[in-house]
Amino acid sequence: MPEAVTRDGRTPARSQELIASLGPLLLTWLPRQRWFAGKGRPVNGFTVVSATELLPPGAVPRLLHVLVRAEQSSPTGPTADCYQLLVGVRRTLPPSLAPALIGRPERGPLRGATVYDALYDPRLADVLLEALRMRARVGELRFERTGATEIPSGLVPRVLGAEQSNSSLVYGDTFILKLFRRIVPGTHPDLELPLALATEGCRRVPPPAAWFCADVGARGTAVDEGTASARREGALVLGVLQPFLKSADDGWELALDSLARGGPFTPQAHALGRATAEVHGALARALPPVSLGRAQIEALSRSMANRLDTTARAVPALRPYADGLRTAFEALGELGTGQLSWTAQRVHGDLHLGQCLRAPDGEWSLIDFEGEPARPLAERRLPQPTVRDVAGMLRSFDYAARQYRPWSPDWADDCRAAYCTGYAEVSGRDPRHEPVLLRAYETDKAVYEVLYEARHRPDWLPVPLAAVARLATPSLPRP
Ligand SMILES: Nc1ncnc2c1ncn2[C@@H]1O[C@H](COP(=O)(O)OP(=O)(O)O)[C@@H](O)[C@H]1O
Ligand SMILES: O=P(O)(O)O[C@H]1O[C@H](CO)[C@@H](O[C@H]2O[C@H](CO)[C@@H](O)[C@H](O)[C@H]2O)[C@H](O)[C@H]1O
Repeated sequence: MPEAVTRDGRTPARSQELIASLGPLLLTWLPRQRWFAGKGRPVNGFTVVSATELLPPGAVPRLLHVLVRAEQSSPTGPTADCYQLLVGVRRTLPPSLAPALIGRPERGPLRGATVYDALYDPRLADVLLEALRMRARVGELRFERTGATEIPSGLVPRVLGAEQSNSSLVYGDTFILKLFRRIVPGTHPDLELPLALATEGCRRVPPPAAWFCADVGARGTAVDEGTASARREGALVLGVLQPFLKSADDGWELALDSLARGGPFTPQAHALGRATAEVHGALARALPPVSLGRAQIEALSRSMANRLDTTARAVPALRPYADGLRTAFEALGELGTGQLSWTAQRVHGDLHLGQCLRAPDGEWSLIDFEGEPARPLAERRLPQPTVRDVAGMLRSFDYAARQYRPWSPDWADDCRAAYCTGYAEVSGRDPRHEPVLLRAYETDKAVYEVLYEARHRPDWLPVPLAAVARLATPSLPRP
C-alpha cells in the first residue's frame, strides 16, 4: 500500500491526495455519524487540514489521524467545519470490525485498501493510550499527561455505546478518552475547566489525566480561518483522558427509573442542586467572576432574541410561539434598565441530567464542560450568570417527565423545587429569586433544544416544543 503521508506529517501536498481516496467515501459516511454537526445540508467537498501516520512504516493495520474540513452550503453562505477522524487501513476487515467500515477507496493513495473507524479496533485504540502514556510527539500531534495519575499500559479498550456529540473510548473500566469530533480552535473548555477545578481541589469533576492536541499552524499550512486562529491561540485540543467512574449511574437513567417505578427523585435532585452549587463555587474561586453591567444584560437579551429568530427560520414549528417567547427576552432587557450589575462567572454551559453521574454513595459528579457544541467556542467561554446552568437542569427534569404517559408535571415540579433548595443551601442564592433571568435562560435553552432536536433527533422535537408552548404563554402552568 503506498504511503499517504509520512510519519513526521511534513508532506502536506501528499496529505491532500488522501482526499482522492477518502473524499468519496466520507460524502456518505460522515453525514450518517451521530456527531456530524452539519446535518441536513449537503457536503460539497473536503480538504485535509492535517494527516498523520501514527504507526511506523510497514505497520499493519495502519492508523491515520486525519483532520478534515467538510465544506457545506448554508442559507448564510459557505461553512467549513473541521472533524477529527481516526482511520484504520487494512487490506480486508475481520467480521468483528464490519460495523466500523468506512469503505473501499477506488482512487488515490489508499486505492485497493479497506478503511474503517479505528476506534473500534482494539489494537489501534491501544496506540492512542500508549501515545498518551509516553507523552508522544508524532508529526503535529502532541500527547500530554499530568504526573498526578499513573496510566498503566495494556488496558483493554472499548467504544462507549452512548448517544454522544463526540466519541469516547473506555480503557479497562479505568479511564475514559473523549475524542472531540468537531474541532474548533482555541482553549477548549472541556479541558480548561476540569483542569482548573482539579487545581482548586474540587472532587465533583473527574480530573484530566492526559490529553492530546494538534499544532496545526506550526508548519505554516494555514488552510482556513480556523487553522490561522489556532496558530494565534495555540493548539487544537483533540481529546481528553480522565478517570472512568465505573460504578456511577447517569442522572438521566436514574430519573427515568424513578419515573418508571413511581419512586421519588427529590432527594437526588436536592443533592444535585448542592453539587452544582459546589462546582459553581469552585469555578468562581479558580476563574474569578466579573460584573455584567446594564449594556451587557441588554446584549444578552438581544443575543437570545437573535437565536430565537435564527431557530424560527430553521424550524417552522417554532414560528407560532416566537412572539410569546420574545417577551421573556424583552423582560430581561428591561431588567437591564433597573439593576446596576449582575455577577457572571464561568459555568458548565450545557448542564443536564445526562452530564451528572451518581456514585453508589449518593455523591454526584459533573462531566462534559464543553458547553453547547453548536455555539462558537469564544461564546461558550464567556462568564455568565450561574442561573444558566440551573435553567439547563430544570429543563432536563421536564425532559425526563415527558418520557412517560401520562405526563407527570408534579414529578418535574418537585424536582425543580428540591434542586433549587439544594442549590440555595450551598450557594446562599436561590435561583427562584431571579425569576426574570431564570425564565429568559429556560426559554433560551428550550429554543436551543428545538434546533438540537430538529437536527439530531426529530422524533424528540415535541418535547422542547411542549415547553415552548407554555413558556410562550406564562399565564399557563409552567412547562
Ligand atoms: N468520567 C466518566 N466516568 C463514567 N462515565 C463517563 C465519564 N465521562 C463520560 N462518561 C459517559 O460518557 C457519556 C458521554 O460523555 P460526554 O462527556 O457527555 O460526551 P459528549 O460531549 O460526546 O456527549 C456520558 O453520558 C457518560 O455516560
Ligand atoms: O450531552 P451532549 O453534550 O451531547 O448534549 C447534547 O445532547 C443532549 C442529548 O443527548 C441534549 O440534551 C437534551 O436531551 C436530554 C435528554 O436526552 C435532556 O436531559 C436535556 O435536558 C436536553 O437539553 C443537549 O441539549 C445537547 O447539547
